[in-house]
Amino acid sequence: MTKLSVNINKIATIRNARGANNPNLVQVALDAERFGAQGITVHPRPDERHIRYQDVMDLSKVVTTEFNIEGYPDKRYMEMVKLVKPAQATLVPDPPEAITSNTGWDTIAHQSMLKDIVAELKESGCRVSIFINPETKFFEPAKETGTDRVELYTEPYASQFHVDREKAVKPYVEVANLAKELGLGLNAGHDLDLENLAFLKHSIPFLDEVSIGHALICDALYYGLENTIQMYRRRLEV
Ligand SMILES: CC(=O)[C@@H](O)[C@H](O)COP(=O)(O)O
Ligand SMILES: NCC(=O)COP(=O)(O)O
Repeated sequence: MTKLSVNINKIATIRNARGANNPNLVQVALDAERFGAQGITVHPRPDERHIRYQDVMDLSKVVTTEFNIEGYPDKRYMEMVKLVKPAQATLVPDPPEAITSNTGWDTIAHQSMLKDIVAELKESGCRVSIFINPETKFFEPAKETGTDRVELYTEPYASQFHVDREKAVKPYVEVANLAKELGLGLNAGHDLDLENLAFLKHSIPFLDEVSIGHALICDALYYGLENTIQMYRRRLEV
C-alpha cells in the first residue's frame, strides 16, 4: 500500500495572510486525517512563511497518523525534530531563500554530513528519509548514510508528464528498482496531482508513501477537502 501524506503548508500560507487563526491548521490536520489522510506533512522554513515552529509543536500533540517533518537540517530543525520525535524526518537541501524545494541532495558530496545527521535523528527514534533526484549515482551513497528511506523529487516527472509520460517516468522506475535492491524504503513528492499520480503509482507499485500539498489544496477549493483526499487515495489504489 502507498500511503498518502497530506502536506498542509498551504493551509498555513492562507492563515498567515491575515494574522489570525483562520483556517485553524490543527483542525485542518485533524479533519484531513478523518477524511483519509494517512500522514500529515509539514515543511517549516526558516522565515516561517507558512508553517511556524510553534505549529510543529502543536501538531505533534494531536496528529495520530504519520507525522512527517521536512526541512534543511540546521540547528533549529534538528532540535525541533529531536524534541517532537515525529514518525519521519525528511531531509531536504533547500537554502533558506528557496521559493520551494527544487532539487534533491548530492549524496556524494554531502555523504559524511548526512551520515552524522541521519544517525542523530535515528537515535531520537524517528525514521529518516532523504530527498533525492532520480539519478542512479546518488543511491548507493544514500544507502551509506544509514537513511531508512529516500524521497524521489518528482517535479521533473510532473513537468514532463503531459509531454511523454513513459519517458518522464523511466528514470524514476530505474532508481526505484535500485532503491528496492539496496533495501531503501521509497517515498515520492513534489508537484504530484490528480492527473500524474496514478501513472506514477502504476509504474512503481511498491512506493511506500507520497506527500502531496500544493495541488491537493488547490483541488480542495473545487472539490472540498474530504472529496479531494478520497480522490487522491483512489489514485493510489491502481
Ligand atoms: C520537499 C518538497 O518537496 C516540497 O515540495 C515541500 O514540502 C513543499 O514546500 P513548499 O510548500 O514550501 O513549496
Ligand atoms: N514532499 C513533497 C511535499 O510534501 C509536497 O509537495 P507539493 O505537493 O506541495 O509540491
